[in-house]
Amino acid sequence: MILVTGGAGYIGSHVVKQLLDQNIEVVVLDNLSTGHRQAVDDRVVFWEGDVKDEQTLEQLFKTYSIEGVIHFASSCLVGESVLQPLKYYENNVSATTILLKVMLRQQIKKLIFSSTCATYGIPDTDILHEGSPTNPVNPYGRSKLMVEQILSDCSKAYDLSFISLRYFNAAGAHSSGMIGECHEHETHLIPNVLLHLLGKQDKVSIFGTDYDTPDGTCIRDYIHVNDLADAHIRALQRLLGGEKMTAVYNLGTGSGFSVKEIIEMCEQITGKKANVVYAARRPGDPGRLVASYEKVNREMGWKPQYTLEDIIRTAWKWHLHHPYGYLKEE
Ligand SMILES: NC(=O)c1ccc[n+]([C@@H]2O[C@H](COP(=O)([O-])OP(=O)(O)OC[C@H]3O[C@@H](n4cnc5c(N)ncnc54)[C@H](O)[C@@H]3O)[C@@H](O)[C@H]2O)c1
Ligand SMILES: O=c1ccn([C@@H]2O[C@H](COP(=O)(O)OP(=O)(O)O[C@H]3O[C@H](CO)[C@H](O)[C@H](O)[C@H]3O)[C@@H](O)[C@H]2O)c(=O)[nH]1
Repeated sequence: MILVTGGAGYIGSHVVKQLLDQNIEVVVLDNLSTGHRQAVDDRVVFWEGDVKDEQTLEQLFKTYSIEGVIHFASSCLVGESVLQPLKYYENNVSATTILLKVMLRQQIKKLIFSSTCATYGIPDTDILHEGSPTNPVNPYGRSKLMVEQILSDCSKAYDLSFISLRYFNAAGAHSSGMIGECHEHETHLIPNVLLHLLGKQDKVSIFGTDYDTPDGTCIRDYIHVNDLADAHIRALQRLLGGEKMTAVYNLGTGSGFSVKEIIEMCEQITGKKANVVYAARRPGDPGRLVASYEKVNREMGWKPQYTLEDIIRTAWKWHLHHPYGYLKEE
């Protein structure tokens, strides 16, 4: 059985579905701070609780025979992390040290960690490799880099194997349209544009038009959440199947799109025109983040299967069918 922390969240719920489709048994631990009970597949055992709660973790590891942990649970908004850094150091760094402590006490030695391209900071190259310098420019990115360093130290001191996956911008939804991205205060670009085009918000803001990019708006590497899920399955197979190991991989597509390009593609796919407003830069945002996925392709045979168009089409299907997400209609 695999423990998935944060399995009621956006990425976690999609990975859980793929794990179940591969006949892997799953227990989800989630405090529902930003996740949703309805996002969790009926086939899993669900524990409502906090990763910071040592007793809950002890109880969980004693109740189930856990072979490994996929650790999604965290706070994950760049802008919020600038305003509330302690929340990030507590929920991302301290929580993970508690999880590691209990895991190692219970002889559970395999972990997949959700890291981020925010660990790189402001790159001086167009494409980021795992060996590119890591100089995060916001507390969120710093908290994730600290965890990677803690994992590295722990793997040297104890019998811990881990794979840290640095996701670029997760987007899109399950092809069924039954699960997707739903945050109470949505900050992510693609859902914000689509919710606006659906009539749920009166405008979409572009944060910053003076970046050093061809159209002045930020460039990101958007990766379909099902492609992320596929990478987790491969990472788990490697961790469970092999010798002690540690690895860090980028998960992105190698292609970057600007905020303006994303809005245009959303307009094309939905056939609707956006009311765009130009706003100031958002604190902590680097201008351009695009991945090389050469390492994960070479070592795990992974490559992205979904295009940007697939991402926006699947996200649009989710929002059309669930205009209020998992929340009750008002
Ligand atoms: N969304 C992205 O583009 C992106 C990019 C890079 C990395 N990540 C990382 O991927 C992971 C998942 O992100 P997401 O977009 O699905 O976010 P999300 O907010 O939808 O999911 C996070 C889940 O963790 C739960 N959670 C948070 N703190 C918890 C705690 N202390 N105990 C138990 N449960 C807790 C939340 O309730 C939620 O269900 C995060 O670690 C995030 O940093 C996300
Ligand atoms: O309404 C919006 C929302 C976003 N943006 C811009 O669109 C780009 C993408 O923003 P998102 O909020 O969608 O994504 P981020 O790049 O800020 O963050 C994502 O990638 C980060 C790594 O940089 C973290 O991992 C984080 O968890 C994940 O949400 C940014 O330039 C942002 O300023 C807008 O212009 N308008």
